[in-house]
Amino acid sequence: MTLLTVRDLAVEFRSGVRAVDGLDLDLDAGQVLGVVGESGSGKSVTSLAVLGLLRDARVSGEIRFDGRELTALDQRSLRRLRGDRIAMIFQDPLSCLNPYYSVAFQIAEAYRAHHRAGRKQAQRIAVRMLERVGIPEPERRAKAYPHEFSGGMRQRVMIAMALCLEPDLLIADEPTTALDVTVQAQILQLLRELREEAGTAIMLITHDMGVVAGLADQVAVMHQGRAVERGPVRDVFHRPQQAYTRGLLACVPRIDGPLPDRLPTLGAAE
Ligand SMILES: Nc1ncnc2c1ncn2[C@@H]1O[C@H](COP(=O)(O)OP(=O)(O)OP(=O)(O)O)[C@@H](O)[C@H]1O
Repeated sequence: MTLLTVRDLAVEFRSGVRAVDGLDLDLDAGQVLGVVGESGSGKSVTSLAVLGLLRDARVSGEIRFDGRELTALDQRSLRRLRGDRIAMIFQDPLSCLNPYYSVAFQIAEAYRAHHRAGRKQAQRIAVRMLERVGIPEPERRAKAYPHEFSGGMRQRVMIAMALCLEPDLLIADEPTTALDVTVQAQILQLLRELREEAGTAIMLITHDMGVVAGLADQVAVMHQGRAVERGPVRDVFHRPQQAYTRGLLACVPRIDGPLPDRLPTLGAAE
């Protein structure tokens, strides 16, 4: 079942920059769509457009989520949707967490926003969630503030909040970019579990082809604001149809291949 359909999406900022230009995307319920592309290709702007979080921009085209046209919704309905059915995690979790409240309090409030629960019960669940996402000594750590956590631990807190919501869609924008490789692998495993346990579909924005290969079912390759190639990860990675995709893949050094003298220069899409 299709959960998210994007058709002919265009985003133009007041400055005149056309960051997204005729983008089509599809994401089925419970699936993971990797959105890849070089810096500035419009990945983050796309995610903000889906979330209805763009300011100073003209958005046109269709963004259909579970049969509802999001571009037609008012801010209040969008906010409700973001809380209830669409969650998001970003590269820098610190910007999403409130510095004045303990991490457990913030998880508990996320839980209470979607379930009938008293403060104490939600607090207990928050501690369980911290344990679930692999925070050591969760009882003690629950009282800590976001700045007392490492980057990887903060990202786990964001995932714990997403687990509380059991959203239909999680938009994850470079969720592992700032983390070292072992922590990256743990966060990817948690995303896998979120998808398996809650049936959450994930739109995974990254420039890391390895992350896409490890987690995504489908991939969309973005270039200059549109998807130049889309399809199952296996097909796109093994038999890329576009020279641009081939160039992007050729930039990934392979552990089993010879080291290139120099990385290829990415040209224009066909
Ligand atoms: N608020 C804004 N006002 C004007 N232009 C913007 C704004 N936000 C983004 N842009 C421009 O839109 C284009 C796409 O940006 P976007 O952040 O989506 O790229 P990206 O693919 O996510 O890149 P990266 O991987 O570096 O995050 C860029 O040219 C960027 O400068």
